[in-house]
Amino acid sequence: MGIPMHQALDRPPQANATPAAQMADWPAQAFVLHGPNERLATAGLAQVLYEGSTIDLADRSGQLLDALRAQPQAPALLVGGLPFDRAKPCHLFQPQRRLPPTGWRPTAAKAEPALSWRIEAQPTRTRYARMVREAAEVLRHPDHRALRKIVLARSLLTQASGPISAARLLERLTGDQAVTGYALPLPAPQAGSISSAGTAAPYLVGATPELLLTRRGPVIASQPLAGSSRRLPNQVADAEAREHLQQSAKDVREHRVVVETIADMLAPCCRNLQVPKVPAIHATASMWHLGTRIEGQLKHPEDLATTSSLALAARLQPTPALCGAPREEALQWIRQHETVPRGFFGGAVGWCDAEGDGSWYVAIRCAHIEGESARLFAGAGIMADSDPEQEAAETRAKFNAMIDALDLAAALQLLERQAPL
Ligand SMILES: C=C(O[C@H]1C=CC=C(C(=O)O)[C@@H]1O)C(=O)O
Repeated sequence: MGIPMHQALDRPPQANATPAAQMADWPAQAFVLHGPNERLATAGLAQVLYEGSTIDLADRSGQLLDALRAQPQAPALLVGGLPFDRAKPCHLFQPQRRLPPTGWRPTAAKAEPALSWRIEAQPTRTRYARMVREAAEVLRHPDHRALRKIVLARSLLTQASGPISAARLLERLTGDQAVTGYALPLPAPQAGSISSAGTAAPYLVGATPELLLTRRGPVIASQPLAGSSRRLPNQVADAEAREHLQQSAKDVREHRVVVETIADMLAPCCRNLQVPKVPAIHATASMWHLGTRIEGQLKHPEDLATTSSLALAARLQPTPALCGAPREEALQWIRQHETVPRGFFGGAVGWCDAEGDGSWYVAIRCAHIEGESARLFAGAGIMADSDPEQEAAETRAKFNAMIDALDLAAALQLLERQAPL
């Protein structure tokens, strides 16, 4: 049940706030979704609604939506994130107020000082490629026939010479019209600590091309992506990369596993579920992806306990685009082999209102920002015939949007003269 928060969390910057964050003009506990189909911005925290696991979330979702009415002065809206690992705590809360859709944008005209960076790959690219090789061997092994796909992630830990502004980062990321920018305030690291505007509150900030689930009335949709190729500056080479992706048997199989799993999970609660047989191409500024839009109508939209956008997202999350298939076996492998906990990377970020409508996006192409550090994450779907070097290169390309938004390219160029990251 919700824990009431009596403190005024949405207060103006404190005297000891860091100058860069003050310039950013970022309201406390700002939650933002900003994309071609989604414009939502909220500030403050009226009540924490749920910090249990995703495993129990679908069963609790009806109660959580009821709890929204207990705070009538706040918008009847649940916002927040589900972590990658279903056993880890979610962070779902009712905000204090809605902001105008672009009310989160930094207003200060003052240029921020350029930051200098220390960057470390965790794990290293070589170690990541070794993990991919091991995973592909397991997927080929006759004893593991049930395991069809494992998604493996890696991270870049970056340390800046000054505070990183979540608002400015989000503003730069939303320059790409094909993605949905998001900012998720994360629970403060120490129990009971309250983050106010201007302090180094932890955030997950990113720009995702992937829709986990949206629901408006009885109509639902999901748009999984899987199968990727880097965009290239030369037009002809770029068109070839796109063509090559569409023809790639490995990528089409990797994609199909995701689409089939989502369709199987949605089918029991839907009528007229439309599942295209052939994936379309989805383009972002830095990547080509295979994508499929799945659409349907809920059989019982009035049954909020099972068919709210929150309940449906809780069942779907994480799909084989982020975890693998079957989910439990792949999750087990990831827990045993990945060296950096994913936190909310590979989870979902979104909202649900008291009527069950809402949208949940896959939390990829993001960084966990805290003070002067940012941890960037990227993953790739591993199949039995995956090439470890290609998967490492694919994850490197998936970092590019965030690298550009943080202005890391120059620092990376120096590092990559010694060895590719
Ligand atoms: C895991 C990520 O991407 C997923 C989404 C699109 C394509 C993917 C792929 O081709 O492997 C991944 O499944 C990521 O961006 O970190």
